[in-house]
Amino acid sequence: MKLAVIKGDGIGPEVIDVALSVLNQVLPGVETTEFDLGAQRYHRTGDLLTDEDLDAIRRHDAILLGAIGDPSVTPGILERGLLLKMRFALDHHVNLRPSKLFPGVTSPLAGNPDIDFVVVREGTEGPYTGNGGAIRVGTPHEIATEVSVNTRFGVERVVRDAFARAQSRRKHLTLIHKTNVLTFAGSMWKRAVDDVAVEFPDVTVAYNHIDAATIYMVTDPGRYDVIVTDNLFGDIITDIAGAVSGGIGLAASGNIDATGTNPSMFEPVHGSAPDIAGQGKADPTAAILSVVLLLRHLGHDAEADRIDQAVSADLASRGDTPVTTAEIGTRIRVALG
Ligand SMILES: NC(=O)c1ccc[n+]([C@@H]2O[C@H](COP(=O)([O-])OP(=O)(O)OC[C@H]3O[C@@H](n4cnc5c(N)ncnc54)[C@H](O)[C@@H]3O)[C@@H](O)[C@H]2O)c1
Ligand SMILES: CC(C)[C@H](C(=O)O)[C@@H](O)C(=O)O
Ligand SMILES: [Mg+2]
Repeated sequence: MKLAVIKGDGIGPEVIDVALSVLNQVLPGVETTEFDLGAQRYHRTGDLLTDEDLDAIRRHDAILLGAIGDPSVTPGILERGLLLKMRFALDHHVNLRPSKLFPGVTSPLAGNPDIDFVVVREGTEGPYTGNGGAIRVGTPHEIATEVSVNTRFGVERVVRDAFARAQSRRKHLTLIHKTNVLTFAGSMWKRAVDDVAVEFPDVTVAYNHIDAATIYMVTDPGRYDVIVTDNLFGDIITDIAGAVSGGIGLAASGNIDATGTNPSMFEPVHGSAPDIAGQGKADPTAAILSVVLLLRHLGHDAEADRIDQAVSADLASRGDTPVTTAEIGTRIRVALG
């Protein structure tokens, strides 16, 4: 396996180093290429993600990324110019974000409910495309637009992917949108779901407005099996999903080109966490579970299962004592045997 590694900013390198040590234990001999991308390179050279970087990254089977974003850089420069550029250039249209409450992990929700769902977040469209602008900037008459782009092709392919995932799980799909206000995009999403539903007659379908979904996510997350939603709603709902499933430090994701043309990219849902960077206290579990998604994506199910079990064992026995990034890595490597 040829793996492109982008450790990135803040806690990115801390959690990726641990994740790589775990990967190396279950699958020795993975060929890794480290790409120096992020705030440090930007300050040094002015480069974010060059064509040469992208060409080189394309020559790998998958990408493992830590986090991108740093307080020393104007918000958006690294996120748009590097992270989103990569997701778009590599056509990462399925942004897969599973949530599971592991045994022994305490949810902040009353009664520690069963949580086991997957969010299929559209990854290359919506309000993320950079379609917009601003005029009269800095004046009292400033106008800024940020247009949400939704194509039938782009929506239908993630809806179909979500239905297929639901069919192999508990056969229930929920569309989350805002069809009562965003009527143009909402109507298209709803029709795409209705049309594709015909191909999956055994999958039941529900619909929640995004605002109500934030209620159900904290009052009744057990209702969800597979959620399909647009790029921005998916970003927001998956941070809540992480929080209710034991914390953002456990939430993994895959940015997948389901056509297999480009390497898919696996990364924690969380960001660079500047508030705890350099202190050795970031939880590397999200990065490790991102390796699990990566291994499954490439067909290494046995190795993925082994890591999953070791993570489960660690989480079940952690207790309330704070553990460091390094200690969690050691505990998981010991559990792997
Ligand atoms: N995919 C990505 O690379 C990604 C994702 C989200 C945010 N960002 C960027 O990261 C920077 C910081 O963003 P933010 O502060 O809004 O979100 P964040 O996810 O970095 O942090 C939010 C909170 O969660 C905590 N946290 C995050 N990861 C943790 C971990 N592994 N263990 C323990 N606690 C953890 C942080 O300490 C913080 O209190 C910004 O520049 C943002 O754009 C990048
Ligand atoms: C950093 C940002 C561009 C990114 C997103 O909004 O997709 C992040 O919040 C995430 O969830 O991966
Ligand atoms: Mg996010």
